[in-house]
Amino acid sequence: MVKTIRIGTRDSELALWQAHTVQDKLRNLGYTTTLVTVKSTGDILLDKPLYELGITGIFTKTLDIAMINNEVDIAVHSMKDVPTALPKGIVEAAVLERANVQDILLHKGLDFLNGQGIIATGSLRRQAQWLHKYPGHTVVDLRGNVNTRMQKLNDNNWNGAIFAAAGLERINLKPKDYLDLDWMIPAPAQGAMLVVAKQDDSYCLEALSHLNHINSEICVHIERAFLKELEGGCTAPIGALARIDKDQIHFTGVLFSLDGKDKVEISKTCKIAEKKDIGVKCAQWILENGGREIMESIKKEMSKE
Ligand SMILES: NCc1[nH]cc(CCC(=O)O)c1CC(=O)O
Repeated sequence: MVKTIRIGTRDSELALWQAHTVQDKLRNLGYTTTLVTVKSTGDILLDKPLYELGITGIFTKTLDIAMINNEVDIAVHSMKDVPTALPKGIVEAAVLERANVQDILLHKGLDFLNGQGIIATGSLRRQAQWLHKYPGHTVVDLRGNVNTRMQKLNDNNWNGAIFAAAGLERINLKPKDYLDLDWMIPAPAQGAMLVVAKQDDSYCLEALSHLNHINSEICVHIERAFLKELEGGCTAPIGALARIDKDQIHFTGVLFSLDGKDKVEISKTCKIAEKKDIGVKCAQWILENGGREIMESIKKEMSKE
């Protein structure tokens, strides 16, 4: 049976770009598709509370609900925004070939680097890594979609703000002048797009299987296994990056304290064939080597707020 695949997306410029990319790829394979932009959450239409359905992510919640309510067939996400546990009945259908994984700094001149600086980011991971490298600087909170954050950087007296290179490249907003933060470990799955579908939707699962990029999938799964093993339901400054080079996987994982002072890092290389549990094992090593204390103090700190 031929059907029209309804692709769910959020309405930010980045989300639309990502959804159009998936749409083009499916079209090229001969599938019929339509884009459904989902704006605000329709929680009230659900017959069960969100936690019972396993819905947790703030960025993915709206689309999860649209899928459960059968308004869309598949949904396109930035994979780093997707919680490690998906809602009941929703599964990973494809990981697209990963783009630039790095973080970059947009700035108004770099003289501040060796003095006092004010850097904007809403990410605990970026905050901790920045303060670890530049303990004399101040980090201020910055939220909103990519376009909003760029506008706020222009409107304030901050020295710079940190962005995922992939997000800016996708919507052609990467300026000529930026600082590559090649020392900053990216978020697990940064730069990767994930398409999810319903577990029992064999038509969509088959269609999307053609979009999966196996080496990207291997890497993000290792990074997310590391994240899942470490965080245990609590957000923390965690970076993870797996890269494949010929038949080898190089993995680096790191956990910081919120103020960036404490850091536990691990790097491991293994053959792709021996990759089993490398993310989980590295996370366990981190916990046994000072990470457990860091996670405890983060939990304490967060429960105060
Ligand atoms: N949290 C927001 C978000 N989610 C995905 C991206 C960009 C694309 C990506 O990192 O995969 C961004 C923007 C950013 O982090 O600057």
